[in-house]
Amino acid sequence: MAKQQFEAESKRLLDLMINSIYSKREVFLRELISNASDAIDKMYYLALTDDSITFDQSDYYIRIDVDKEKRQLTVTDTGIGMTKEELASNLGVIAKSGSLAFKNENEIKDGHDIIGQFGVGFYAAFMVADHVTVHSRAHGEEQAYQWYSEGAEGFTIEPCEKESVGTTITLKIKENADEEDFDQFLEPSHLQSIIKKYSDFIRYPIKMELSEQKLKADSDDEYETVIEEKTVNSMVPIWKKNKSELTDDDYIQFYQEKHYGFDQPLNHIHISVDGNIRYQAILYIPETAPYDYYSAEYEKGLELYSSGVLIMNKAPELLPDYFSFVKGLVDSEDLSLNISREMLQHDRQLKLIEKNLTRKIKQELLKMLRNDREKYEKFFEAFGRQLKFGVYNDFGQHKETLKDLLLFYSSTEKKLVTLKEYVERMKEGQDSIFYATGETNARIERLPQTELVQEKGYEILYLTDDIDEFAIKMLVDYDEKTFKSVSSGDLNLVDDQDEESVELTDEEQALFNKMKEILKDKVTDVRRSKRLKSHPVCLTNEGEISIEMEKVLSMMPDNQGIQANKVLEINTDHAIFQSLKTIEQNEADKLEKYANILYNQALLIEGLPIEDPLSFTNDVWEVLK
Ligand SMILES: Nc1ncnc2c1ncn2[C@@H]1O[C@H](COP(=O)(O)OP(=O)(O)OP(=O)(O)O)[C@@H](O)[C@H]1O
Repeated sequence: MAKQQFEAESKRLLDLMINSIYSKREVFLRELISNASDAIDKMYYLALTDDSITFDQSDYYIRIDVDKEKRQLTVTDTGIGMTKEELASNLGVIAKSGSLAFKNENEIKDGHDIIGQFGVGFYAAFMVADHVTVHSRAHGEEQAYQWYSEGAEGFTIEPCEKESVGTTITLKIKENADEEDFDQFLEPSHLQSIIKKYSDFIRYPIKMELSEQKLKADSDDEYETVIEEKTVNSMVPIWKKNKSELTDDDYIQFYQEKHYGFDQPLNHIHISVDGNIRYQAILYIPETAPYDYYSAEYEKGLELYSSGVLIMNKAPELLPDYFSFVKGLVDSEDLSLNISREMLQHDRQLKLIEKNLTRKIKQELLKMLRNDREKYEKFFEAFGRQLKFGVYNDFGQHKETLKDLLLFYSSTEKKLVTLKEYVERMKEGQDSIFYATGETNARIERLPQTELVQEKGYEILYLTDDIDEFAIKMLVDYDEKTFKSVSSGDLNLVDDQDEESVELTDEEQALFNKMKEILKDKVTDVRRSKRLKSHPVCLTNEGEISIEMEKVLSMMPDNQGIQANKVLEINTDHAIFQSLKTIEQNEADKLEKYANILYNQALLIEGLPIEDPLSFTNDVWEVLK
């Protein structure tokens, strides 16, 4: 029997392929199973147009057999089979895909989509096998043929016996070498896990003999090893099913089977799109953030399937960063895969899908916010921070998408509220959304700066997260109402005017000037407060950087010593102010101490560190004497 030669290019290509296309050897099984599935699909298509063929689902299956002794792994299918010529051309010419040709000839449109298109998958077998034998009998033929190859050296074809139509591919698995473990491909349980991973949603049963420990008949505690033939794949992907066929429990079970998280998902979204690019998706909004969620280690992404075959475990392009908490999968028949099926050739398709998914996720979150506030708050507790980062990141590009998903604690409602709710409740003439920053709600509640705004009955949003004020500044306004910190220089409250009419005396102004001189490196101004009611002093700021932002920035590794322009405000109705005036008149040398003490107290109220604690305490003792 004469050996036929691979063409020179093919030889090189085979070498290249075997060694470099795939990043994991285990995908060889995915490729062989996909071919088997394609072969059965072809029978299905023939049956559509040929009345002499009946397509009875139960006759069509894929079988995996292992013979450890002989180091043989066999993949059998009851599909269309190959003629002698097809064996030579489909398996002899690399990059020739009989499946692609079939697809084109038959203009295949419906769900039974043929997987093969590049004409290389089969050769992945040589990543794990020393030689491969194919026995195939084509539909409508009596004679079967055997194709045999050891890889790059070429192949032989000769007639053989085969009872039924279909193909059996036998791999002689390589011996273990160096650090390469090939024995794993003779281990049924390992093969089962590979099938589950890549080929779980192949439409035809993949059967295997698996051993299991079972209780012996008539015994409570004695076990025996039983070998049974099992179908190892789930076959019908849940996402291809009709939503009306599925219950919430089905979705939860799938979430758990897929190990998307250890929690129960808060919500699921099942999408089926039949537009320019066709795809199905199941997305989940988890209940709790994974332990590494807010760290650099966390990898976002959705599983990506192409016609039911897993292509990527985590395709990051499918989710924007601000929705990186979403879990789930996308399956599309319309992806341009690269030859290894590990990457995509165009990300335009992914971009389209991402845009659509983002819209759906936002809709779902808004729906949850409207209809199940408690659930939404749970969600926001876990992932609200990410949404706020989303508002701030990318120079505020996504703020319009995200602004209605934000929640902040309200001083008047004593619960989390949306910006829309705040604006709807605003008092007549109120033109700003007030907010105050601090570590906790309780601390903010006691901040001197909030006194006046609270007293006048305005609602204040409490910002307790590092990112909050950055996000608020990025938003600038909501519904044309600007955000205003209760610590900002000009609060512009409706009835401020009355208080402004009381002028400072020249002496009082001179006192403030002196204090400003004493504190010149620390504050940009010392002035009378319009907002303090019961407290003697507080710090406010002028300009874009607030005191809270200064605190956050100072903790960053590359902080550049950015500081807020601080203003020391003094309550001129407070007894302390009277003491200051007396001191200035009678003991002018002590004014420096008093100014410093008041400044340091204002720092403490803000939760800022005192620059020189020792001299502060000395000053206090001095005054207490
Ligand atoms: N089990 C099989 N039954 C029938 N035909 C097969 C079988 N396996 C392979 N073939 C034929 O051999 C061709 C080449 O297979 P190969 O796996 O190399 O490429 P493919 O499946 O067409 O494309 P891809 O590289 O995208 O998987 C197939 O297109 C198909 O015509």
